[in-house]
Amino acid sequence: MSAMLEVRDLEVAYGKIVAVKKISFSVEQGQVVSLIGTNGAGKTTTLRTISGLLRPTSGEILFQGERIEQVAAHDIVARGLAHSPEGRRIFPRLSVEENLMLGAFARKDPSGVRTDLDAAYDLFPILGERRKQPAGTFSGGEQQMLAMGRAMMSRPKLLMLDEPSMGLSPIMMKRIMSTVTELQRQGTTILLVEQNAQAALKRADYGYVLEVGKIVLSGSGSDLLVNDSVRKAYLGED
Ligand SMILES: Nc1ncnc2c1ncn2[C@@H]1O[C@H](COP(=O)(O)OP(=O)(O)OP(=O)(O)O)[C@@H](O)[C@H]1O
Repeated sequence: MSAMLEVRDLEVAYGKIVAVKKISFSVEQGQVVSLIGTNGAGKTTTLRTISGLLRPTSGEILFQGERIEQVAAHDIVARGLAHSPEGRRIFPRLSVEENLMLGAFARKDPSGVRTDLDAAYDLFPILGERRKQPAGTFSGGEQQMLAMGRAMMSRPKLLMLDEPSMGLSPIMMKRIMSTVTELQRQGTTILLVEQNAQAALKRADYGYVLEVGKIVLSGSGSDLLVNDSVRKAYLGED
């Protein structure tokens, strides 16, 4: 069986700056795969390229066996690949429900939107309680819930999360990360990008370490967590 997502020799540049240097990795159906790395390693660039927001200079991206590296971003969402972006990008003046509805825009068949709103409110009850409230009044953690809920509104097969733990309190981070496990249990495949290696690897079936645009290490989440160089570089241990 082929992987749900396969990235082959992907290279992405901003003018002369090559941010992603021929990386290859894959995500199997049902897995949580983590891509970890420090600031500027190329994580966001990789996700934006998979989403169709950036075009690679070379390489291939296959989603469910089909090439997508030249497919329009809205079409990629419609095929079942959703992206919860870095910084959340929610619309502060719109209500929670209006923000969630924006996640359903690529839907060819609008029936079922109500069911999906209810599923988002089940996942994050606070969103349901405050469905009419402007999203700009939310805390960082609540905005992260909204960003994840919005991405789930397109009923993705694969959900890509860009640094969901960024700026969150430990307790809120735990809440967000346990939702990752819950979404996996419900059948969603997840590609999780994180600077927080500990949180991301703990939940990952498999992980890749990205350094200045290159994958330098890969392995099961549990193997990477005990790997010496990961512990030194990402977990702050001597
Ligand atoms: N719009 C841009 N124009 C030029 N260079 C960029 C642009 N966006 C990112 N870069 C550069 O590309 C490299 C990779 O950046 P990227 O944002 O993908 O890294 P990252 O691993 O996601 O880091 P962060 O966690 O800080 O977002 C960095 O050197 C960055 O400065």
